[in-house]
Amino acid sequence: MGIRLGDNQYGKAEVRLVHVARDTAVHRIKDVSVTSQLRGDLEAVHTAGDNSHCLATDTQKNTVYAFAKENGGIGAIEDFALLLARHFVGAHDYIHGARQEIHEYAWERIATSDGPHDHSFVRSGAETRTTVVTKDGDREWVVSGLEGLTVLKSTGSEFHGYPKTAYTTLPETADRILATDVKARWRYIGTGADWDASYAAVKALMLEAFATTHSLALQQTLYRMGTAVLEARPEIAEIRFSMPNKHHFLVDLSPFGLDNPNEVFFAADRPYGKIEAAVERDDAPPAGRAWESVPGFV
Ligand SMILES: O=c1[nH]c(=O)c2[nH]c(=O)[nH]c2[nH]1
Repeated sequence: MGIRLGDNQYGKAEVRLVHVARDTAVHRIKDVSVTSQLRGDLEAVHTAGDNSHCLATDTQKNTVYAFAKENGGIGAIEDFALLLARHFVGAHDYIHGARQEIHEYAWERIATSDGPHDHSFVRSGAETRTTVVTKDGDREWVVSGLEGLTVLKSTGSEFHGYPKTAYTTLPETADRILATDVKARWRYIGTGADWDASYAAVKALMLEAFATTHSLALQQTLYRMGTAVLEARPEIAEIRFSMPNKHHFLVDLSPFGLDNPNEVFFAADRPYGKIEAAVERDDAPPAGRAWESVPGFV
């Protein structure tokens, strides 16, 4: 019987890094979590404990911090991830590929009675911005995204016409609450997009489509959101979503002699519907290794 080493990668996960740009009295902060992983000529470390090619995960972590200084900050997370990936693959001939994942947490300046404060911030309850840069030799892919973008519409959502089986109890509705936490990842064509502008546009397009689609199913809303992004953003090849259907059940107030015309709901946290789909441009370049190690998406 032969046994061999399969695919492998290793690195430091969730390197927490806050960068303060303090070149003026009005500070700017960037708060990220970086997961660095490397691939390459790493057979011997697994089979024989030979560490001669094993760029320590501690070294990878230190590189993240040092690059934040040497680079004068982080910039767009896509650029920082590309910088790290190119460094690791370019500087070590035994490292052939890299996967750099970054999550960014948003902060806003605290609004004081004297205006926005110079160096005090409040974590904005908004979504987390993400990127995964994969480098395999000379080939590079960027998959960016967001998660935790919680949205709700209090009407403009129906659900009916589904199969009725022996186990169906769900009443049809022409007016329900539609709520979800949008989790999305989109694959870029190339590595030269205006990342910040693209991110802002994608988020705005998704929110606009969620708000303005009269929904007959969360699946339909999801598809509209994806279509809106691909129609407006030529730099994006495809977008994938994983969205919970956060059910809001009408409370029966009749025991109290009260009617309830869609005013009082029980917000259930589980179970929830789990709606996932990819929306793709049919002439998109092949995905290659872009989606490897991006779990949680179909
Ligand atoms: O938008 C919905 N899609 C479904 O697939 C589904 N299933 C269900 O019970 N409620 C809903 N709502």
